[in-house]
Amino acid sequence: MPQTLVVKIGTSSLTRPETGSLALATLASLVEVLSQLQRQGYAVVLVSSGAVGVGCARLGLVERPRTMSRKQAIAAVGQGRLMRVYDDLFTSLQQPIAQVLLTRADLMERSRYLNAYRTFTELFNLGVIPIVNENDTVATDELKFGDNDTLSALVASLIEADWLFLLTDVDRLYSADPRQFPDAQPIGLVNNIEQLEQLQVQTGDRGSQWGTGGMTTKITAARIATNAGVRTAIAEGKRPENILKILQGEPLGTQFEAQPRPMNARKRWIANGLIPAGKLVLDAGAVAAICQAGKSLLAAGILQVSGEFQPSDAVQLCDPFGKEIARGLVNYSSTELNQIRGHHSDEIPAILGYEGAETVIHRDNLVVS
Ligand SMILES: Nc1ncnc2c1ncn2[C@@H]1O[C@H](COP(=O)(O)OP(=O)(O)O)[C@@H](O)[C@H]1O
Ligand SMILES: N[C@@H](CCC(=O)OP(=O)(O)O)C(=O)O
Repeated sequence: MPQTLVVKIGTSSLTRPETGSLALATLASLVEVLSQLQRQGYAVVLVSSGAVGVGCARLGLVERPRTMSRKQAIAAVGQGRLMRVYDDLFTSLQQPIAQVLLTRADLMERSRYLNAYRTFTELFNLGVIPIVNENDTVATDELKFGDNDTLSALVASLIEADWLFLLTDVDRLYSADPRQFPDAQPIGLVNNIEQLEQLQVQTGDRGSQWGTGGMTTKITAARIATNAGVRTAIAEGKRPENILKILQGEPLGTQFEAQPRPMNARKRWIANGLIPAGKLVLDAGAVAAICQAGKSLLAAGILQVSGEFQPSDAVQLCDPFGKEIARGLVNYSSTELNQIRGHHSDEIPAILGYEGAETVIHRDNLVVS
């Protein structure tokens, strides 16, 4: 089986911060490395940011736009130019590429999610490198990936990739932002994301002038990807050749081990593809039943229901302190759950006036965090 790689490059590596113009040398070596990997038999996806940054440079704007409509208009200017540059560079190495623009909504509907999977598979069969970005011009606030780190992790999970490389303008993750704290300690290997909490890694809430999300979204991405069985690396965008070295086993960048028992495809879709429409707060007994005993959720263990949702919608399940412990697809609407929460299953027909489902969320539709 050929290995599948997803490589994400951020705006801060693609453009020069001083002028906003394209970092052509970086782009050229990235294109060379990815073409080489494709020739070696890897299936390669490039997730490229830069539409907004390149659009700004084209229009002579020196600051990232703040309003959504302005960003969307500028992304429409930049995306075409970005693809043109990629096509010129990849064409000089006889490597065909494709543009794949996705919105959050594309992954929420199972049929569209599966269709996206089939399109990627066909592109690999054709020897094409798909170049993915968020479809910024039509995405809405509620249905945005928001950052390409998360998008790249969801793509890696969708296509069951072996590796996700997050290329950025620092060489790895540090215990704190190395720009603000020069003494921050480099982190080489992360066996389990929970380790980062123990190490008290600080990621701030934003990155460089043009980037979105900084390290916080890269760690979220690493969590999604590693839970899906995808090994993840944060590495330096200026040195794309490091991808080859990491694949050969060199300990460069920050590498996150994949979880040993990744979720199956449908559970990955429930956990990552869907946006929860509500929240159920559970008592300690229900939390233990779900997390430790692998049981289904019953109405008796629900303390609180928030949000408005219908049967088959996705909801978050939280412990009594509000920490998310699982996600799942409900069998009841929020109105019904508000009536039956805290009650035993045999009381449900009398409360609702009809025979409801046996469980609130069946364990096959539950994904523990
Ligand atoms: N703990 C940390 N380790 C490394 N970098 C960090 C950390 N916390 C914040 N950062 C910042 O995150 C930035 C990269 O994020 P971002 O600008 O969003 O990049 P990209 O455009 O590649 O997505 C770095 O320039 C760095 O200043
Ligand atoms: N879709 C946006 C990318 C948003 C984003 O995540 O940017 P970055 O933090 O630079 O990876 C664009 O193409 O400008």
